[in-house]
Amino acid sequence: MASQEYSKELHIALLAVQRATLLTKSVFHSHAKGTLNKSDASPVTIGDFGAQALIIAALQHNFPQDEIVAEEEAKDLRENDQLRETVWDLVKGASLSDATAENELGGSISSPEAMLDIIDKGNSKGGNRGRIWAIDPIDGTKGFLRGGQYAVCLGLMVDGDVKVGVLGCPNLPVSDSERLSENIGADATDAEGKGVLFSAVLGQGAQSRPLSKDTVSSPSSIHMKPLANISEATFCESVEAGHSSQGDAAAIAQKLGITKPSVRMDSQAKYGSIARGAGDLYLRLPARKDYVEKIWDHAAGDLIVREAGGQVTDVEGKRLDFSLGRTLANNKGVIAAPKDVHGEVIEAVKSILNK
Ligand SMILES: Nc1ncnc2c1ncn2[C@@H]1O[C@H](COP(=O)(O)O)[C@@H](O)[C@H]1OP(=O)(O)O
Ligand SMILES: [Mg+2]
Ligand SMILES: [Mg+2]
Ligand SMILES: [Mg+2]
Repeated sequence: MASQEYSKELHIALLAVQRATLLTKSVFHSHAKGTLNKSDASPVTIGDFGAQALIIAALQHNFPQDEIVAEEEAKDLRENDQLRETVWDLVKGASLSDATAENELGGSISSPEAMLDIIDKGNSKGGNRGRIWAIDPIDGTKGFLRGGQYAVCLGLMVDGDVKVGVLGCPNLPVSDSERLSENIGADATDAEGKGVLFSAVLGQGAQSRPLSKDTVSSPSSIHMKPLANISEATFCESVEAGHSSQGDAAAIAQKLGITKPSVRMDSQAKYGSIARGAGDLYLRLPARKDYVEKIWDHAAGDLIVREAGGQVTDVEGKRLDFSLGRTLANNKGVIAAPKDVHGEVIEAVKSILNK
């Protein structure tokens, strides 16, 4: 049998995300996270820089022609010798325990200077032509710092359309059958039995597998949970009130007859959770009129939910458009739901937001 389309891209993406996620876990457990505030006042840590370096190095080794859009840049590391050395110590020590897998990723980065150049290779403008990877090395950095959920995110777009998506979620349960509890966002740990990789290839379905330390584990297919009645839904939203309007979410839930409290969780772990049927809806309602969402915050999650039987749009019901550059310039907010109830959710969203 001929290998399936994008099978090499998926394999490398899974390995690369796995290796980077292991690096972030070591920072998650350390007291010194090397946190800086960026110009938009959002935090970045040594874990973000290190994970971005490892993922880009793996992509460059395997797909040297491809472009890369990644969240972070090396400027702060070029200006701060101590911070650079700390990140370099993390990166040079990061490897998968399986030698073949490590080889497939191209092995270690050669020097601190090479590491900085690799981090800055994520500066593509994006767009609607050719192969472009989108990387969020730590999505939900605030959750990461709080000891909550976060995700290592990688997507491949071809001509502006997402074809492959991988999310590494070290603090989510391995089992797809565990329903969400209210405190999953706030009380997350990556103790034994935690850590999952979600993935999807366009037209080939969505999968989960345990996060491993060597090569990739075998997958299970994941699906959104059938909902007999929308009023029984569990919905997920951000922990951060500044990222998503929680008042609007409550009003929409009430309109839909939903009585269960929302589950608040940081990062694209929300997309992975509803894709595996651990929750049902994801509501991200614009909290600030001027905020424009970034493609790396949604590319992998959007595909994983759609391949698991869901529909993902903005608050007006438009598909997310990844072809416009580094941002989702043409979309406001995100509404993800099982296909057959998505229309009903959008009607409720419009009726509340247009008030
Ligand atoms: N003002 C904002 N509105 C919406 N999202 C934001 C804002 N500032 C940062 N983000 C990004 O939102 C995502 C996390 O949101 P949430 O956990 O609420 O879903 C992250 O990607 C975060 O970036 P980062 O990758 O730096 O953590
Ligand atoms: Mg950030
Ligand atoms: Mg992010
Ligand atoms: Mg990030």
